[in-house]
Amino acid sequence: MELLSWLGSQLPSFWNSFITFGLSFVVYILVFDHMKRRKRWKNYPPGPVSFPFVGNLLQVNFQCPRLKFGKIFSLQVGWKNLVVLNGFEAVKAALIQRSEDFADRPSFSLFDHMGHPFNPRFLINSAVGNVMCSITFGNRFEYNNEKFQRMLQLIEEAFNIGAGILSQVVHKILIVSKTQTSWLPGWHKETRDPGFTRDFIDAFLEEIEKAKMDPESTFNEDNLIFTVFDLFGAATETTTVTLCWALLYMLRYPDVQRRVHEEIDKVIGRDRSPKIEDQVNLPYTNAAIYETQRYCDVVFAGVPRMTYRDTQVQDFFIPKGTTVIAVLSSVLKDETVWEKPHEFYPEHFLDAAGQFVKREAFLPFSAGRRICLGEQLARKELFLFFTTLLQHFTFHIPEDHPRPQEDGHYVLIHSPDSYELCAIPR
Ligand code: HEM
Repeated sequence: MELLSWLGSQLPSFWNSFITFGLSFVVYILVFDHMKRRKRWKNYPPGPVSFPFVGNLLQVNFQCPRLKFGKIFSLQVGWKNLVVLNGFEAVKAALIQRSEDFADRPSFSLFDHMGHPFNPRFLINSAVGNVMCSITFGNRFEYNNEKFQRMLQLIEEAFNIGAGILSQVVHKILIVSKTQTSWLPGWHKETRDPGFTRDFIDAFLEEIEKAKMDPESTFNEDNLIFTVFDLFGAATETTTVTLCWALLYMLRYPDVQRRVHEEIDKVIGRDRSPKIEDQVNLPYTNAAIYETQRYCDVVFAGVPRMTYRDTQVQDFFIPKGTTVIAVLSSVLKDETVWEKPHEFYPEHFLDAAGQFVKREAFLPFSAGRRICLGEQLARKELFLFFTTLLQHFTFHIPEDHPRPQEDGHYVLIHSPDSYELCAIPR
C-alpha cells in the first residue's frame, strides 16, 4: 500500500520527466541525425528532415517526388539511406557515366521473402504449363490467369484421382469446346495464315486440310482436341512432378546441391543464363538430374501397351491383343543393374574420371516404338529449369519443418507429398 501511495504522489513528476525525455529524443533524432548525415558525407544530396523510425515515408509522394525535392535528392526510409535520381541527365550521369559504381544491388524485402517457406509446385507447374501453351496455342499465360490455372488444376486432379477421371475430364472438355462455339480450333481457324505455322494447332489444321479427300484420315477436329489434351496431360504433370522431386532431393542432400552449385559457378558463372549446349560440360549436374529421374520413378508402372500380333518374350508366348504393362520402376531400381538402387546416388551416371555416362537401364521414358513422344522436350526442360534455379538459389528446409519424405504417393504417377522450401538468392 505504501508503495502505491508513494507512486501516486510521484506520478505528475514522473510524466513530466518522461515527456521531456521523449521530446529531447525526437529533437535529437530529427536535428542531429540529419546534421550527422550531412556532415559525414560532404555534398551528400540534400533532402527533407526525416522522422525517427519512418524516415521520410510520410512526407513523400513517391509517384511525383521530383517537383518537390529536385533532380537528385536524398531520403531516409526507415533507417536506410536512399538517393533518388530524377530525369535523363541525372540517370545518365549515374548509370551510364559511372556504370560500375552503380552496379550492386541492395537487399529488399522482396528478396527477403524468398527466404520464407513456400511450396514450389505452383510456380514450377505454371512455368512448365506455359511451355506447352507456347508450343500448342502459340501463347503463354500470366500465372494469375484463371482459365490457365483451372486447366492445370484439372490435369493435376485427373492424375491424382486416377485414370477413370482422366477420360471423363477429356470428355467434358471435348463437349464444352464443341458447344462453346468450338473455342479450341475456332480462333485458330479464323486467324490462320496458311503460309505461316504458328504452333501445333496450326500444323494440325494444315494436315486436316491436306487430308480432306481421305475418308480414312485420322486428322479431324475431334482428334485435334483429344491430341491437345493428351499432350497437356502427358507433358505437364510428369515434368512438374520430376522438378518437384529434384528440389526435394536438393533439400535432403545438401552435399549434392553444393557440388551442383560449384559446377554451375565454374562452367556457366552467374552472368548468363544456362543453355542446352552447356549440358556436355556439366557432368555432375546432368548426373543429378538423371539420378532424380531414376530415383523418383515418376511413371512407375509405365503406360499400358497391347500386343500388335502374336509374339514371344524370352520363353513365353504372348498372343495378339494382350495388354502389357512394363513396370519401369523395376528397371530403374533393378538390383542386378544399379550399384545403389534404393539410394539417391548421382554417381550412378559418372565414370571414375567424373565424366557423364549413359546407362542402358535408364528408361524413365520407356523404350521402343511407343517411347515417350516428349522425351527430347522433357530433357531440355528438366536441364534448363533445374540448372537455372540452382544457378540463382540455394534451397533449404525451412526452420521447424520436418525433412521432406522420399516416399510420396502413387496414383497414376509417383508424386512427392506437399512440402515447403526456402529459396535464398545466391
Ligand atoms: C519427365 C517427363 C516425362 C516422363 C517421365 C514421361 C514418361 C512417359 C512414359 C513412360 C510414357 C509411356 C511410353 C510407353 O508406353 O512406352 C510416355 C508417353 C507419352 N509421353 Fe511422356 N513423359 C514425360 C514428358 C513428356 C512431355 C514433355 C510430353 C509432350 C511433349 C510427353 C508426351 C508423351 C506422349 C504423347 C506419350 C504417348 C506416346 C504414345 O502413345 O505413343 N511426355 N511418357
